[in-house]
Amino acid sequence: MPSFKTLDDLDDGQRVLVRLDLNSPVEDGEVQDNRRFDRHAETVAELADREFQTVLMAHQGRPGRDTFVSLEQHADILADHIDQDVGFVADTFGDDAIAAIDDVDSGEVLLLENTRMCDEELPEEDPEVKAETEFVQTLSAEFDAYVNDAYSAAHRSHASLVGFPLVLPAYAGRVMETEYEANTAIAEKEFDGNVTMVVGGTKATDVIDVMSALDEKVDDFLLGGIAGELFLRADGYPVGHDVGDMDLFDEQWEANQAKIESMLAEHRDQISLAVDLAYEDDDENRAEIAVDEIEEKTQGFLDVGSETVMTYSPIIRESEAVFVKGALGLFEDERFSVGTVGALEAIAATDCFSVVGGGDTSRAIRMYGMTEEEFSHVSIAGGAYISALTGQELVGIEVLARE
Ligand SMILES: Nc1ncnc2c1ncn2[C@@H]1O[C@H](COP(=O)(O)OP(=O)(O)O)[C@@H](O)[C@H]1O
Ligand SMILES: O=C(OP(=O)(O)O)[C@H](O)COP(=O)(O)O
Repeated sequence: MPSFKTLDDLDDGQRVLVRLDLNSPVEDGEVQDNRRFDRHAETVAELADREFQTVLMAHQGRPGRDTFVSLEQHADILADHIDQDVGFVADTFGDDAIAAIDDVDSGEVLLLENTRMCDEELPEEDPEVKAETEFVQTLSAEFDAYVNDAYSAAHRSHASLVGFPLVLPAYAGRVMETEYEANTAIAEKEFDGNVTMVVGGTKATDVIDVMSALDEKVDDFLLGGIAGELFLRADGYPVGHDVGDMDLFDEQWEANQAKIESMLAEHRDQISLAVDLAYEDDDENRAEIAVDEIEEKTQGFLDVGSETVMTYSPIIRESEAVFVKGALGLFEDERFSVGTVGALEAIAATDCFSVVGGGDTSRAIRMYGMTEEEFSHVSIAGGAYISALTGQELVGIEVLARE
């Protein structure tokens, strides 16, 4: 088990570069406040209170998606959470960023621009390669220490996550510490009864890999969201039509078709797919259709239907443990919240061991009147928490623990 240094080991009076995960939902260009701000505020407030010169890095969205925006709004939202100004510079490591970093005094906090706007951030490469990038070499010269608080991005081998620990003394932030402990303990838990996993969201590639790794631990996979539609497509249903400017299906279908087909061939009895789906009708109301009645791929589906919720709920009620990764529909729009809220309410109504993961999905709990206390653990991580469940080492944590 890796052991890393924490903020308790950090000597005072230093210039600290901190990686957070503030990746958030964006609606009509507006960044939505969510649990990640709340949780990371603890680390940032502690560093500011201890009078460090604190400079923050984070990412938002992926290039090409409409959630790929600047971090300017994130600085204001974070400032509200820590009750102190958070400066922002629209640069990752160029002259403007260096000048702004030089201006940071003890106890002040500055946020740099979206790390994914830097070309060297994203390609998944070994930490040793990332450590040599101009991005890491230039920025690290400005700091005495690096803190990684981004547990929920620790499964990505990106420069801001794995490069800096090789060139600066590295420490885990408070979120990294608590999420790591909780998720590792959960991964080691054994259950006597049925284990169910609710699988949805938009990152189908992440969840499909995890489903194959967990096929022995999980008895029932209940599918919805984009992953669910890809499985329905493999079953011959004409679904998977993008709505608006979302581009979620074709690339993920190509990347996963073979895996999905073999999962269906080998584990059919463990996989439940939606029997009906919801869409927006001509009057902008929610309408539902049985999957058997869908004739052509001309309609985008934004939620599982009510019949599906009635099929999934008893399976949840009879489970000893339920893990949620990803929403069953576009729950941010109340019309398409039926699947996600139905599954979460079924979990909350039982005394099963339950974990809800994902920055977006964990937001649905409060949005629809539930409380986090109704679940055993609510993680702000999605992909990282399910990677931890499969016993995989997260690269961002492995480098943090290196001597
Ligand atoms: N059918 C769908 N169409 C569009 N978006 C969907 C659909 N189903 C789920 N979603 C979206 O998936 C998001 C969660 O996706 P993801 O990033 O995979 O999960 P998380 O952040 O919880 O790990 C939610 O914000 C929800 O709106
Ligand atoms: O939101 C995140 O992941 P999650 O949706 O799996 O919780 C992380 O910020 C990682 O983002 P990425 O999946 O675009 O690399």
